[in-house]
Amino acid sequence: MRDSKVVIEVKTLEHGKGLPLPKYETEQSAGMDLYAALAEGESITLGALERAMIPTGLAMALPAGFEAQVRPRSGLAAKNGVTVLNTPGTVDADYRGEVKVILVNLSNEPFTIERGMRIAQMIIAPVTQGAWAEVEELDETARGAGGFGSTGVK
Ligand SMILES: O=c1ccn([C@H]2C[C@H](O)[C@@H](COP(=O)(O)OP(=O)(O)OP(=O)(O)O)O2)c(=O)[nH]1
Ligand SMILES: [Mg+2]
Repeated sequence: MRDSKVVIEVKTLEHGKGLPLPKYETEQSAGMDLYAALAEGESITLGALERAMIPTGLAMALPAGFEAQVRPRSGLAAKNGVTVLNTPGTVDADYRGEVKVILVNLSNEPFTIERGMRIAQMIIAPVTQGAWAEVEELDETARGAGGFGSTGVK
C-alpha cells in the first residue's frame, strides 16, 4: 500500500458546516463515505423509483490527473434497494461546484434521507486521457468484431 495520499483542497459550504469531512472508515478503505448535508430537521423521502440530488456540502479542487467517483454503499443497496443512479458518478478535477449524489430508490418501500446519513462513497482515482490517432484500417485480431456474448455464456 502506498503511504502517500493525494491532497485535495476542500471547501465546506455553509450547509455542510458541522458535519465531519468524509473519511476512510478503515485503514485500507478505498472510499470515503459522503454525508447528506440536508438542513437540520429536513428530510427527503424517496418513494419507489424516485430519485433526488442529495447535497454533500462540499466543493473541492482535485489535483489535475485525478477524478472522484461517486459510488453506492453496498449496505444501502442490499438492505434498502437504494443506489447511486449514475454510478460511478464522475467528479472532474476542474469542477468547483458542490459535489452531489444522485440517489434512487429501487425498492418498493419509501426510504428517508436525513442530515448526516452516509449515503454514498467517493473514490479518488487517476485519470488517463486518450488522444486520437486516426487510421483507415485497424489491425486484425482473433476477436475481430465479435462481442456482446460472441464467446458464449459457459
Ligand atoms: O455524481 C455526480 C456526478 C457529477 N457531479 C458533478 C461533478 C462533475 O464534474 C460535473 C459534471 O458531471 P458529468 O460530466 O457526469 O455530467 P454532465 O451531464 O456531462 O454535465 P456537464 O455537461 O456539466 O459535464 O457534475 C457530481 O457532483 N456528482
Ligand atoms: Mg460531462
